[in-house]
Amino acid sequence: MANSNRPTTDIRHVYRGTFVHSTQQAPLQILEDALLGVDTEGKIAFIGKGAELDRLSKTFGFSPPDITQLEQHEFFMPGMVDTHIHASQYSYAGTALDMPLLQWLNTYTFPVESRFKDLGFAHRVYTQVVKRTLRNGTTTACYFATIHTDASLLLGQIANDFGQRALVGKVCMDRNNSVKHYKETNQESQEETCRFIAELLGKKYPLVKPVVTPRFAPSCTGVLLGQLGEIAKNNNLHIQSHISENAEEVKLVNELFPESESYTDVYHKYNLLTDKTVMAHGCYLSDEELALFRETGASLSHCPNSNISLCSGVLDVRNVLKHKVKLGLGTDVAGGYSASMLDAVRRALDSSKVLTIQDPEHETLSFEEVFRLATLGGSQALSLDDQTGNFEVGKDFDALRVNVAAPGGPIDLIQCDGPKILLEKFLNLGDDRNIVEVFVAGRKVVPFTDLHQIAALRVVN
Ligand SMILES: O=c1[nH]c(=O)c2nc[nH]c2[nH]1
Ligand SMILES: [Zn+2]
Repeated sequence: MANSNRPTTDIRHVYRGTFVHSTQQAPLQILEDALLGVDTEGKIAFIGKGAELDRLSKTFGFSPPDITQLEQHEFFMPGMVDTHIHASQYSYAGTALDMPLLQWLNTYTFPVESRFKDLGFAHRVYTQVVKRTLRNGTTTACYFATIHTDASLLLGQIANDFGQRALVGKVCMDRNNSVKHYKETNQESQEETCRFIAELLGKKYPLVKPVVTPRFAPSCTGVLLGQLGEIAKNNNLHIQSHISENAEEVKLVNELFPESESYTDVYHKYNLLTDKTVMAHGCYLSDEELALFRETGASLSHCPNSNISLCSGVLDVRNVLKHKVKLGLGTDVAGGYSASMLDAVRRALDSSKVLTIQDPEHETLSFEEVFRLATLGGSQALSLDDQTGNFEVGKDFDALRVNVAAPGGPIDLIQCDGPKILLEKFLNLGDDRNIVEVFVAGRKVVPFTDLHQIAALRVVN
C-alpha cells in the first residue's frame, strides 16, 4: 500500500474503509481498512493503513472524529472514464439500431444532430446526458457535440456546472453528400473550431477542455484534416475521431484517400495521431496500424455496445493490449444504447467471450482487466492519468462510493462476501442505485444539490 506523504495544503476530508483501484502493475488492488485524505484542492494527500491513524493524523493535522467511515458492503472505487460518447445522440439512445453504420448516420444521426442549432433543445439534451452519466459513475467524459459552436460551448458550461471532468468536441465535417444541410464549408469548420477553442479556454473551467474533433475521415476533406492537425498542434490540444469501425467504412476510406496506405495512415499524414489522440473503435486495424498507434502514442476507445448494436465488428482487445496501445472504454451513445459505463464493462466482457467461443485459444479478458480499462485505462487513453484514474497520491480525488447492498438496489447479498466478490457483483449486477456518492476533484457532485440545479437552469447568453 502506498503511504507516501506529499507536501500539502490543509486536509478537507478523510475517508476510512475499503478502496479498490488499478495500478500499472495490477489490474486490481484492494486496500482494506485504508485511510485516504483529500486536501483543500481536491487532491489525494495520503493513502495509508487504518493502523497508521495516529501517525497520519499528526502528520496531516486532522482529528479522528473528522473521519468518514464507510459502512459494511461499501467501498470506494475510482470514477469511471467514458472515452467516447456523443452527447448530442442521447435523445435517441435505446432506439434506431436496425442499420449498419453508414446508413445509420444518414437516416438517424445527421437529422437529429442538425437540431442542435436550437439552443433550447441542446440545453435539454445536454443537461440530461451530463446528469445521467454522472449518476452512473462517469466522472470523466470525452464528448462529441455537433457542428454547432454555441451548442458545443453550452455542453462545456453544463459539464462545468455539474462538476464533471470533460473533454468537449465541436464536430467538424465539410463533406456530407446525403444530408446536405448538416455540414460546414471548409472555412466555416476551421474558423468555428478556432472560435470554439478560444471561447471554451477563455471560460477557464477547471475540469473542462476542448478537443479537436474531425468526425471521421469520410466526412472530412484532406484539406480540413490538415487544418485540424495544425490547430491541435498549435494549441497542444486533444484530438478525437473514429477509425476502422465497420468494413464498408474502411473500404470507403480506401476509395476517398487512395494515396494513403491505410485508414490509420490517413490520420497520420495529417498529423492527427499524437499522444493526446483518442480514436473510437479500431475493429479492423491491422498489426501494422496498431504499431503506428503505439509509435505515436495515440489511443483507442473500445465501444463494445455500439460495435454489437450496429453489427460493426468485434475488437480484439487482447491484441490491442499486446501491441501496448493505450486503451479505454466508451459507451458511444447512441450507436451504443446505454450511457452507463457499467454496461460498457459488461459488453466488453461479453465481446471477449465471443472471441473465445470463436477461438478457444483466445485469452478471455478478466473482470479485473476490464475494471482497469474503465478507470485507469480510460485516463491513460485520454492522457489524463496524471490527474485521475486511480487513488495515487497527488491525483484528484475522482471516486464512487459504492454500496453493494443499497436498500432497494438490484443486488441481493446472500453470504458474507469479501471485497473482490463485492466488486465483481457490482460490475456485473449493479446500477446507479448502488452509486451512493460521486466525487470529482474532491467535490461531491452526486447526489445533486440545489446549487447544481440552479446553475443548470441558467440560460446561455
Ligand atoms: O459510432 C459512430 N457514431 C457516429 O456518430 C459516427 N460518426 C462517424 N462514425 C461514427 N461512428
Ligand atoms: Zn462514436
